[in-house]
Amino acid sequence: MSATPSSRNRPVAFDHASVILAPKVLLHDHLDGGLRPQTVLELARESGYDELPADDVEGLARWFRESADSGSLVRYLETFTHTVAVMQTAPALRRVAGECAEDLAADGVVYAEIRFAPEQHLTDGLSLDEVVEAVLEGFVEGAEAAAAVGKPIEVRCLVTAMRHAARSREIAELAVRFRDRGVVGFDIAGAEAGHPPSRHLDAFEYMRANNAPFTIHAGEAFGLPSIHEAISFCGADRLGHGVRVMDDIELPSGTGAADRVVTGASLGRVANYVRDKRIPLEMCPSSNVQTGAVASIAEHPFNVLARLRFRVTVNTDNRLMSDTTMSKEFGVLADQFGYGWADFERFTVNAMKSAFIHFDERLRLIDEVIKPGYAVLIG
Ligand SMILES: O=c1[nH]cnc2c1ncn2[C@@H]1O[C@H](CO)[C@@H](O)[C@H]1O
Ligand SMILES: [Zn+2]
Repeated sequence: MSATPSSRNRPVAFDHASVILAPKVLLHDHLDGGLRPQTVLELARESGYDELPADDVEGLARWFRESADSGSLVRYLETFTHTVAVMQTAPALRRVAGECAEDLAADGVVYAEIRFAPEQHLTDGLSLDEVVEAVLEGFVEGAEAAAAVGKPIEVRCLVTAMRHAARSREIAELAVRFRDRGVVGFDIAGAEAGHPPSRHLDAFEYMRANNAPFTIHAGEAFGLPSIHEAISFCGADRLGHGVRVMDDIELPSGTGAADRVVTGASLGRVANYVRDKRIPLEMCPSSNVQTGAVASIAEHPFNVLARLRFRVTVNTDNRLMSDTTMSKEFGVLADQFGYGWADFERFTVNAMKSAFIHFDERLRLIDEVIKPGYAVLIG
């Protein structure tokens, strides 16, 4: 039976058992933050990397989760040394990318943009182009395997430049060079404090001159000035995390992080600009707690921003470090803020509208995959 407008407006409770069936869209997920622990062990063995902190699957999974739980972005990022170390050959990159696509598809992700920093994968002699080619091949193989078991997924790539390094212009050129082969955008990541996005202006200018979109990790470990630079000086199309946009919003006393209605909020210029321009916020609840960007899920600004009608999206960031999936992130938000399927449909449509593929492709996924998928759940 199709939903009438009134029944559709009624919140339909979230159901942990069905969440895998819900079509999900993932805009912020790091390739080198999403390896299977087993794969890390096998690739380390194959390549002779002997510095892993554990030699069994469970111990290694625990190590990543616990080490990432540091409350500091800088220490969180140290854990990537081990994943990057085992991703230095074309077969290793292809395998990791293939498994990434398969794992996301199995979790009900229908569209994903996966990012990684090609400049970190050159130590065994690959060129930037070879690195990207291997990853794109892996995505194609993984998506084919997923489709063969009835779990179709579209996977695209974002190439990231490390903000402490000086290769961003080169990486932006790489993004544009591969734009018709699966790379749909550019990003900068890494330690935020002390590395303002405006240091990479020439890379962003190059992207804009080529009509090519980009996102910037901003407002995670550093506050409002980082967000202001990212959107106003650099022209970011989306914000990675962006949680600290809350620093520019005043709420009436007594407003709680889980309130269903938020009234009387006063927005500063940056917050207004982000909302007016519908700049998407790629929020990653579990990761944000681990890096100390927010104190707890209960205090995460996701809900307040959603109620204030910012364009919020739900993301995983690093599935290995956070021991998470899109389904788990949905579950965490549902438990904390009482969301139902109609809310998750809205967040998913938000994400699909914000993807870096072309408008007609976004629309097709919204109309043919996302809406029909949620209609089944909403009933
Ligand atoms: O949440 C984050 N904030 C900033 N940088 C990150 C985050 N997660 C991962 N990376 C960084 O991005 C690189 C490329 O994927 C990773 O190696 C890691 O250093
Ligand atoms: Zn990230």
